[in-house]
Amino acid sequence: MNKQKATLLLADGTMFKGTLIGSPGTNGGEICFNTGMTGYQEIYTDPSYTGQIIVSTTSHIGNYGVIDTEVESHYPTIAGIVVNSFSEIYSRLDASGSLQNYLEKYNITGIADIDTRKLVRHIRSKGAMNAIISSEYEEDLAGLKAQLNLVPDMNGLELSSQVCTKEPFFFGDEASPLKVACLDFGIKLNILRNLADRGVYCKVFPAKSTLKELQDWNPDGYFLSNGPGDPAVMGYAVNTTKEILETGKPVFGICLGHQILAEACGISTYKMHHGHRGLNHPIKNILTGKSEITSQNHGFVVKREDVENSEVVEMTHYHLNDNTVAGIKLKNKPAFSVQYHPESSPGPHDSRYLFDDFISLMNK
Ligand SMILES: NC(=O)CC[C@H](N)C(=O)O
Repeated sequence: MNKQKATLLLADGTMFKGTLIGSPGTNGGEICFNTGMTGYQEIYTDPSYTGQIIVSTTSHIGNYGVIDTEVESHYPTIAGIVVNSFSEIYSRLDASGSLQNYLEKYNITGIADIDTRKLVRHIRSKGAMNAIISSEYEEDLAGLKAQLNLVPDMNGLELSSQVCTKEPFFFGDEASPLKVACLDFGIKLNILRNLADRGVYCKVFPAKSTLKELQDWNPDGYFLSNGPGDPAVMGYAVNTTKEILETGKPVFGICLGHQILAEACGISTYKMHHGHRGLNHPIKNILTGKSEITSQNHGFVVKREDVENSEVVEMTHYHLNDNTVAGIKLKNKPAFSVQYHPESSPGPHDSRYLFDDFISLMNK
């Protein structure tokens, strides 16, 4: 076990001392916490976390190693991890290796032996803020602060065009009955797996693709993906989505894709106090009256008042903890979206029916 020391400094001056895990170095991002009890590899490879330092509230991380296929993108783009108890020893016989080696391979710096309960309570009361993890600036507070000042503010940050695919690619079986054009803002692979499993051949396009590029493939529907950053500064995606809606073809959006669909309908988004990230977030489905336990990862949300006053969209789901909007549908078009993650990798499978709903809309 690497016993080198590391420091975690938050933008409000709060400091934690711990042990280096992963790659030695200095890296900053917005600090956020995920309350999931499992699924660290899927969480670390979810592109929506780009530019964020993830604190896990579950106390043991690394203990089941990593498996090359249990990823949500090709490699992690997170800014760092904070854990309580880190293990280089792993239990699964079929693991490809240790989390320590995985973090080193992708140059991720993390910190262990942190009182994550205290840290999470702090973030929950003070709100989302930038932070830095360093194994280099141990005794040099001024140096650490200078590095922290270089970390961009998540508010107003566009990241999708950096993390999305550079060239279109295909996913699924070409002989499938349906074709979906997916706009990649930082797409999670389990979304593509869920679509492909339901008989959809997907073509994944870079975030800044034009409607013409999507339409040339003649898809049966359009998918707007999850992704990192602030939806309010993604005018290019909002404009393409407005054009997509004009085609009249079915549209489904998840998380960032939901926020962009809302923006395209004149609904505004805002940054939450500290967001929702975990695997047991309760949602009420207004259309069925049923509740769902969902996987979530978002720091922005659409404005409920705008949705309630809208002539274009209606609310279909809301979060039972804080009543924020969790789903919308258009009143006069076959388009809908959710703030949470029905593909849930990791997480419960309660909301997988949303993929079936999308298929039904395309089959109509
Ligand atoms: N998972 C996502 O798509 C996240 C969307 C957006 N970046 C947010 O934090 O709210």
